[in-house]
This record gives sequence, structure tokens and C-alpha cells, in this order.
Amino acid sequence: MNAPLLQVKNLRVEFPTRRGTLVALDDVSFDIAAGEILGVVGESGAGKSLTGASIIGLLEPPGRIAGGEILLEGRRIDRLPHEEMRRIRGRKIGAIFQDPLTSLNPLYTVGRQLVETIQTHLPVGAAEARRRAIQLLKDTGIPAAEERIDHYPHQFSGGMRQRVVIALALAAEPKLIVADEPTTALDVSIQAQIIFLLKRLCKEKGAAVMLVTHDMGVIAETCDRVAVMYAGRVAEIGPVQDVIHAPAHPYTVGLMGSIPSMEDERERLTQIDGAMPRLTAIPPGCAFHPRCPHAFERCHRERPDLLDAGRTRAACWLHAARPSDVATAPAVFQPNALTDA
Ligand SMILES: Nc1ncnc2c1ncn2[C@@H]1O[C@H](COP(=O)(O)OP(=O)(O)OP(=O)(O)O)[C@@H](O)[C@H]1O
Repeated sequence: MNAPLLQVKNLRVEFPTRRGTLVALDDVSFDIAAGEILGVVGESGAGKSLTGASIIGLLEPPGRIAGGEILLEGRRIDRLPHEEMRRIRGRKIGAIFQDPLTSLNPLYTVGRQLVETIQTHLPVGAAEARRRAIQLLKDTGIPAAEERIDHYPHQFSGGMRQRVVIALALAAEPKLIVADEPTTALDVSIQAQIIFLLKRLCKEKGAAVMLVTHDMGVIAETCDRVAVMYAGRVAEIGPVQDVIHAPAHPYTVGLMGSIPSMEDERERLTQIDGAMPRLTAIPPGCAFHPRCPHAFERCHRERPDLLDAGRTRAACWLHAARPSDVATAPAVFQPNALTDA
């Protein structure tokens, strides 16, 4: 069997501080298949952005990868020299951030930036690169692309700028796009358009996507699979329909309590009583146990790894219940089968 496009194995990210080491990502593992869209969801501070930054090699010091491996097409990329990682970032992995201006140089026309990216990574001449750049702008729905190509980033609206960033991310025909909250900074009325554009183009061009978002509605309408993160770990991962309609982790059940539609104001994921712990105060055992209505003795003591839980995998002892545990469990867990949103 071919290796998945991306493999993240037991990833651990730490921040050294004066008071000791903060473990921001702890044993994070997942794969992304070629052409697949994986959503990554979870409360603010769960570790979504750090996971994305680790994959694209842009983890900011003092944060560091302290353990685990990241493999692209079976090859390790987490220990590569700066220069080599930069080449991979252009050629194999594209990145889209919240603020389009992070990705664009204000001093150059968008055409120059597209043409440079294309020519850096693909063996094409200047005229062909410009032709491709115009086509990319057309693909992303920029009107009058032949003229707009010679405009500067500030001459575009926020939504149009993010379309340019999508064009730029796709310019070198990468295998994977890491998109971190790509629509959060945009007007609510155009968020859905940009998400659907991203999905359509990546499917057309065969690029896989890791889509980081707070928004379960976006995940539901966009992704093939979803990883739910909590306190620096993957709490649940599985096909999107299964995670949404039959979540196996009590945290996911809480998240699914409300799926806002993409047209609604973005809702923060605050359906569950209590708050996610700070990294300095992660409780022993399962990090979710203080908020969990189903927690039993083992959850206070032992940290669960991802376990088979029907059609998803969930880091929850309810799916490994031993007879002795069940005796102490306050309630039998019923995965919360939700009706269609
Ligand atoms: N420079 C830093 N120093 C110390 N801790 C950090 C630093 N950057 C991030 N962290 C810690 O890592 C945790 C995870 O951060 P991350 O940005 O990945 O969360 P997130 O899930 O993407 O949240 P958000 O949705 O708000 O972007 C944060 O809660 C924070 O405590």
C-alpha cells in the first residue's frame, strides 16, 4: 500500500519557559491521503495552528518540535535544513493564513509574485508563467484577470486578496495546502464563497488540504475527515459524517451541540460547561475529565490514546471500558446520534 501523502506521528511541541517546559502538542498523530480534505477543529488554544505551523516548517521559536515525526510522501520533513524546507513549502506544500497580507508582498504586483512562484518551482519560461498566472487568477474568480494581474495587493478587497493568496498557494501545483482559518479575517458574507472556492480548486487540482477552523459548519460542508483537538491532543478523528452524526468522544458530542450554518455569525465553541485547561494546568488522566459528564475513575488517572470507537477513533476510556471501570462509571455513554443539521 502507498504511504499516505502526509503522516504526522506522535508529534510533540514544547515551549521552554522560565518556569519549566510547556507541552503544547502531545502525541499528535494523523494522516492525510492524497487529495483528501482534513478538517482540524477545536477550541482556541487546542493546538490547531501549532500543528499546521509544524507541518509547514514555520513553528516560531522558542517553540520546537521535541518529539515525533512528520513525513511527506514517506519522507521525513521535520528535521530538514531551512533552505530545503523552504523549497518544499513552495513546491509541495502551499500555505494560506488568516490574513491574506501575511502571504503577499505589498511592494510587488500580484502578477510578479505569482510568476516568481511559478518560475521558482516549475520549469516554464516567463511568457508561459504569466499565462498560467492569469489562468490561476481566473480560476479563483478574479474578474478582468488580464488587467488585475498588474495590480498591487492593496488594490484588492479582502476577499479578492484571499483569492489571490489561494492562487499563489496553488501556483506551484503543491500536493498539500495547509489553510489556517483562511476566512476568519474576511467579511462574513464572503466566507462561504472563499471556502467553497478553496474546496473546488483543490479537488480539481488534486491537492490535499488541512483546514484549520473553529467552525464546525465549515467542516461539515467541506471536509472528508475531521480531527477534533483538545488541550494539545487529538480527541477524536474520523470521517466527517460519522464524527458529526455519531461522535464518540464526549467533547465532540459537546461541540456538535450547535453547528452554526456558514451564513451565521461565527460562533465560538463554548457549548460545554467549563473551559479548556491552560497548558500549565493540564489535569492528569484524560485532559477533558473535569468537564466530562461520563468521567469515571480511570479517566482521572490514565491518559487515553486514540481507540477504535465504531467508525471513528476517540481518545476516551469509554471505548475500552473494562468490567471494573464500568462498575464505577456514572452513566452508560450513548453516542449522541444527531439528526441532520
Ligand atoms: N510563543 C508561545 N509561547 C508559549 N506558548 C505558546 C506560544 N504559542 C502558542 N502557545 C501555546 O500553544 C497553545 C496552542 O496554540 P495554537 O495557536 O496552536 O492554538 P489554536 O488551537 O490554533 O488556537 P486558535 O484557534 O486561537 O488559533 C496555546 O494555548 C498557547 O498556550
